[in-house]
Amino acid sequence: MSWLVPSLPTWGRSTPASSSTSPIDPEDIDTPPPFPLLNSHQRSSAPAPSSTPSFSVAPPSPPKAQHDEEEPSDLNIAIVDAPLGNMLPPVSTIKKPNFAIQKGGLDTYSTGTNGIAKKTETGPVKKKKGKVALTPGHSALDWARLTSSGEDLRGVHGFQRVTLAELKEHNTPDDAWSVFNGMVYNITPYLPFHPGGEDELMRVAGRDGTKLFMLTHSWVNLDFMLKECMVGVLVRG
Ligand code: HEM
Repeated sequence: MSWLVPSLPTWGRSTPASSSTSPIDPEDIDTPPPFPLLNSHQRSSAPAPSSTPSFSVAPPSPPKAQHDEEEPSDLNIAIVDAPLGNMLPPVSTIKKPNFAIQKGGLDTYSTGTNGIAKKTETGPVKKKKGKVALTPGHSALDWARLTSSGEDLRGVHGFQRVTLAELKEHNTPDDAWSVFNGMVYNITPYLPFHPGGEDELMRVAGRDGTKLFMLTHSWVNLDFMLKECMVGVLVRG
């Protein structure tokens, strides 16, 4: 098959003969770095070069047009007749993720007198409130068991139409209602089960907690977790 490359062209890049200290011309910012780098493992492990080092890579696949006349093949493999020891592994183009941990704090910006935002200071990292230790018998599994037990967790009979004024009255741990996505829930039974703690959950007692909930953990399936605690719907009035 003629499109297979019969032999591999070898091209070399030699470091300038005059480069006794650095091969990079400081005057030319486009001068690429020497390859392999002067202190690379490749250089140190290779036998002492008798002449200018040369590097070979597989040439690009031939243009598509040529393939049309040739024998079709499922495999897009070019057999290269080149000494294996001279082949370099392909250079990865995948960008490495940056897992750097932010140290110091959050940058803050202010608007200068010219109206342009400028970085002014590095403040302390805001400590994220985390999970709390739940008392025994209040795990997520225990909550799942309780909600499927048939026990009344609503505290009301029937589906209620709740006004804002009425909602505000239910703001104590023993009688806490909150609104999420327009629906009113009795959150009292869930308080000791909440992984973020009772205090955090009580912040939304007697009011609409949708925003705080979404800002904290939008991935939590509230509809499912609290379906047995649903009191009704929030109405104007
Ligand atoms: C009734 C509505 C809520 C339900 C059903 C609920 C449920 C949950 C669940 C399941 C977790 C564990 C999340 C995880 O492990 O990924 C959690 C964690 C947490 N929740 Fe809630 N939550 C509610 C409302 C709130 C509210 C209003 C706040 C107020 C800020 C809050 C604050 C937190 C915090 C701080 C955590 C710990 C986050 C962490 O570090 O993992 N939650 N909540």
